[in-house]
Amino acid sequence: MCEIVEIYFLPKFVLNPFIFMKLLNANQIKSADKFTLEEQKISSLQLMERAAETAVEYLISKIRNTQKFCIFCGKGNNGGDGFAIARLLYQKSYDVEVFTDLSNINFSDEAKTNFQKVKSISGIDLNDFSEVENMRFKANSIILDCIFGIGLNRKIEGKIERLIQVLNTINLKKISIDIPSGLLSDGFTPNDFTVLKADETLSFQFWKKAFFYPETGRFCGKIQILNIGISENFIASSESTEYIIDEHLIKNIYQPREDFVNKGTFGKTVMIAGSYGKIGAAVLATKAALKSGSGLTFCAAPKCGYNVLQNSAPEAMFIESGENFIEFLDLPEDGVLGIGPGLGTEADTEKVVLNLIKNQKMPMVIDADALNILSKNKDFLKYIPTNSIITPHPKEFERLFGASKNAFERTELAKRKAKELNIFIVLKGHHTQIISPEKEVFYNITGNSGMAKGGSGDALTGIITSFLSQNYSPKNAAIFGVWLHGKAGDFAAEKYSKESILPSDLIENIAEVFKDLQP
Ligand SMILES: NC(=O)C1=CN([C@@H]2O[C@H](COP(=O)(O)OP(=O)(O)OC[C@H]3O[C@@H](n4cnc5c(N)ncnc54)[C@H](O)[C@@H]3O)[C@@H](O)[C@H]2O)[C@H](O)CC1
Ligand SMILES: [K+]
Repeated sequence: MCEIVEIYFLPKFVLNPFIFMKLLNANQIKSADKFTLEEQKISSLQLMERAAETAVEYLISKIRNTQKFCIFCGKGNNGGDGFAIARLLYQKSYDVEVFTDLSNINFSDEAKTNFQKVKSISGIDLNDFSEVENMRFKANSIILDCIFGIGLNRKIEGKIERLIQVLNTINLKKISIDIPSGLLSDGFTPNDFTVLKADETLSFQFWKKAFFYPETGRFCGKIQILNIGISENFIASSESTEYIIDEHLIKNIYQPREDFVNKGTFGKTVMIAGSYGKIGAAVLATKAALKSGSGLTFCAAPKCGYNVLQNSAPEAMFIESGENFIEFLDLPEDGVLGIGPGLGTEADTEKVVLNLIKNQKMPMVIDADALNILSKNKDFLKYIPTNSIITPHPKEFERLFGASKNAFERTELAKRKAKELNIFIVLKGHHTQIISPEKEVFYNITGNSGMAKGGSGDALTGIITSFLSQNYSPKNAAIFGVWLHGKAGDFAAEKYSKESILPSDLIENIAEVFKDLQP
C-alpha cells in the first residue's frame, strides 16, 4: 500500500502556503504544463530539464550505496524525463545504463532530443528493451521506470507488456517517475492491465487520483511529490472538487486556543458508547475527545462501564444509560453528540439510537454500531440531522448504501449519498476521504498501516466530536479530525513501530501534533 511522506521542494520553488493542494486530472496537468511554459517563458524542453534536475537532486540526496541506475525509457515525455535523468546522473559520475525500444523509435519531440543527447555520450550503454531478459543486474542497482507517465491511455501490450512483467520479477529497488507505468492516473485501472510495481514513486508537482485508491495505490510504494515550479496562478484558477489535506489547509483550519477562556468556551462533548465487553471503545472515544481539547466531556454508557470509565478517564463525567448496554438516555442540554463506538445492537439500544437520530436537530457524529443500526433501518437515514458526520469503514458503508464494483465507484456513490442526505461522509481507509454534501472529496495523507487495529476508529469519533463541540464547522471538524488522527498515529509509529502501536498510543500522541501546530 502506498505511503506518502513529504513534499520535496527545491529551494527555488517554495509553494505559496495559501494554495491548497488540488487534485488535477491528466488533461489539467498537461494544460498546467503549457500555461507554465508561456507564463515563465521557457520551452517544454527546459521544463523537462527542470523536472529531471529535481528528480536527480532528490535521488542523490536520498539514495545510498547505489552501484548503477538502469533507466527504462518509453517514447513519450515520461521517456524524455528518463533520458534527461540518465544524462544528469551520468554527469554526476553515476554508472548509468539506458533501455528503450530501439526497434520503434517514434519519440515525442522532447524525448527525441534527450534520446539523441544520451546516444552521443559514449559512457552510457544503450540497450533495447528485449535485452532485459538476458541481463544480469548488479546488486544495488536501481531500476528507474520512465516507460509511461500520465499519457497512458490504454492497456500496455506486446513487447512493453513483456518488459514490465520481467521487471516485476527482478528483485531490485524500482522507482517510478511520475506514476508507475501501466497505471491510469485518473481512475480505475482494469485488472487485466500490466502495471509496474514500484517501491517508490517520484511524482511531479501533483498527486494523482490513482495514488489514493487501494486497487491502484498498491502499485506506487512510497510516494514523493517533487515540486517543479508549475504555475501557481494556473493551479489557483483550476477547477477541481477534489483536494489533498496538506499542512497548509490544516494551518488554515486550526484555531489556536486563546487566552481568557473557560471550560464552557470549548463546548460540551457527549460520547454515547459502550456495552458489556466493549467498554474499551467508550474509553478510547472519550479519552480522544478529552485529548483533542473538549471543554466539558461526558460519556453516556451502561452502568457496567462505570468503574473503568471513571478510572481511565476521570476528567469525563459519566451518564448512566442502562445496565449492560444502552437502554435509555438522559443527556445534558446543548451537548454535541458522538454515537456508536462499542454500542452493540441490542433491541433496546437500537430503539434509543433511532429515536435519538430522529429527534436530534444539531449535527452529530455517527459511527460503528450506530451505523449498523441505521443499515438495518434505512428509512431512518433521512432523519440524520443536516451536516452530521458519519464515519463508516468500507464494510459499514456497503451495509448502508450497497456494494460498489471498486473503490473509485464507492467514492462516486458516497458523493451522491452525501448530497442526497446533506451529510459529510468520512470514508475510512488507508487514505481516508471526507466527502461533503457539495460532492467535494478531501483525501487524507497522514496515518499508517499500524493504525489498522480495533479501537482506532473509536479514537477518530472522539476527536471529530470534540472538534465539532469546539465550534469547528462540520467540514473542518471532519478534515482536521481525520488529519490529526493520522498524524498522531504517525508520531506513535515513529516511537513504537507500526506493529506495536495501540490506539491508546495514538491518543497519547495527539499532544505531539498540537505542539507541532503551534504558530
Ligand atoms: N507534470 C509535469 O509537470 C511534467 C511532466 N512531464 C512528463 O511528461 C509525462 C507525460 O508525457 P506524455 O508524452 O504526455 O505521456 P507518456 O510519456 O505517458 O507517453 C504517452 C505516449 O504513449 C502513447 N500511449 C499511451 N498509452 C499507450 C499504450 N498502452 N501502449 C503504447 N503507447 C501508448 C500515447 O499515445 C503517447 O504517444 C509525465 O508523466 C511526466 O513524466 C514533463 O517532462 C515535465 C513536466
Ligand atoms: K513511469
